[in-house]
Amino acid sequence: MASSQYSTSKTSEDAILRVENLQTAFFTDKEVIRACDGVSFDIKRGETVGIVGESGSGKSVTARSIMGLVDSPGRILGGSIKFKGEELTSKSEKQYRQLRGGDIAMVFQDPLTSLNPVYSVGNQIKEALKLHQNLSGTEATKEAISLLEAVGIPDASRRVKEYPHEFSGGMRQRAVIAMALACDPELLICDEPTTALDVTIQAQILELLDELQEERDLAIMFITHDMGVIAEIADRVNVMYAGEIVESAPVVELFENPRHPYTQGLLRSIPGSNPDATRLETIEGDVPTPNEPATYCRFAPRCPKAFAECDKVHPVPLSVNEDAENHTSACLLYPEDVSQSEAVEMHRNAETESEEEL
Ligand SMILES: Nc1ncnc2c1ncn2[C@@H]1O[C@H](COP(=O)(O)OP(=O)(O)OP(=O)(O)O)[C@@H](O)[C@H]1O
Ligand code: NI
Repeated sequence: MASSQYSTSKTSEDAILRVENLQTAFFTDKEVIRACDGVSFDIKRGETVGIVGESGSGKSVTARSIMGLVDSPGRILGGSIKFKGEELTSKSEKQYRQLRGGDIAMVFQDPLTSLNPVYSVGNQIKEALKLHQNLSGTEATKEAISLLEAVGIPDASRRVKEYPHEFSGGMRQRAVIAMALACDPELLICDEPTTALDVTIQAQILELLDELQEERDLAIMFITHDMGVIAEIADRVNVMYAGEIVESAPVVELFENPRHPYTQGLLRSIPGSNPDATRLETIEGDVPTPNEPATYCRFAPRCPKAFAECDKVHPVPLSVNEDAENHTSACLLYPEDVSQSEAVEMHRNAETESEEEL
C-alpha cells in the first residue's frame, strides 16, 4: 500500500530547530519513565510553536532535552536534535553552556529561578550582555535600560538598579525576558512563563512576546497546559500525551477541526467553550506514566472512540487525510479518507518501518 503520501517525515528547509524521534527517559530505582518517547517536530524562524498537554505529558522534559538540561537519573536514549543543522545531543556540557543563554534562551514559570536575589536586575542583565555581546561599562548599562524598556518596564533607568524582590511578579517575568534577550537568542523556549501570573498580566506578557518575535524574527517554543494561551500565541500546535506528540496542526486548523480524540477532549475542557455545560467538562482519568515502549495507543483507556485494535497497534503521526499537508494525528482513526482497516494497517506498517531504521 502506498502509505508514503500520508507519511510525515517533514522536510521544511527553513527549520531552525528539528527534533527527530527524541527519546528521553528517567531511570529511577522503581521504574523507567519514558518521558519523551519518539517526539518529532520542527520550529521555523519567526514561528511560535506551542506544546500543549496535561501535567506529566513530557512538555518540560522535551524543553530540557533541547537545552541539554536533563539531569541524572535522566538520559537522552536516542533521536536527534538539530539547531541550525548542528546536532546538539552530542555536544559537551561546555559547548552546551555556550549555546544556552546564547543562541537558545529559556524562560521558566518562576522568574525567581532565573534571577539571583543578591544582584540588581540591571547587573544580571549586564552580566549576560558581557558574556554574550561583549558589552561592558556605560555601554552595557545603556543597553540594559533599553532592554528593560523593550520589555515594557516603566521608569527603566531607575528600576535597572533595583533588586528582584522590588519587582512584582509580572515585572520580574519581564525582567527575565529582558535577560534572555540580552543574549540575542534565535530561539526562545518558554516553559509556562505566564502560568503564575494573573490573567491581565498574562495577556500583556503574551503580547510582549508577540512584539519581540516580530522585531527580532525569534523562533519561540511555548509550553503550556492552557489551550486559551495556545490560541493567543501559537502559529502551530503540538499536542503531547504520555511522552508522544499525538496531534500537530496550524493553530486555526487545530481549534476548528481537532482530529485526535484527546485534543477534542482538551478543547471541550476549556471553560466557556461549551456554554450549555453546567460544569467544566474534563477528560476522565490521568495521563499514564509511560514505562515501556508503546505497543498500543496510550490514550485508548480514556478514549471515547477506542476500538479493539487500539490495544494492539501503536499509532504514529500520519496526515489526517491525503490533502492535509500540515496536520497529523497519531490515532488509528486517521487517515480519515481510507477505510478503518486500511488506516490500522498503515499505522502498523509505519511502526515496523521505523523499527527497521533503528
Ligand atoms: N528528574 C526526574 N526524575 C524522575 N522523573 C522525572 C523527572 N523529571 C520529569 N520526570 C517525569 O517525566 C514525566 C514528564 O514530566 P514533565 O515535567 O515533562 O511533564 P510536563 O508535561 O512538563 O508537566 P507539567 O504540566 O506538570 O509541567 C513525568 O512522568 C515526570 O514525573
Ligand atoms: Ni512542565
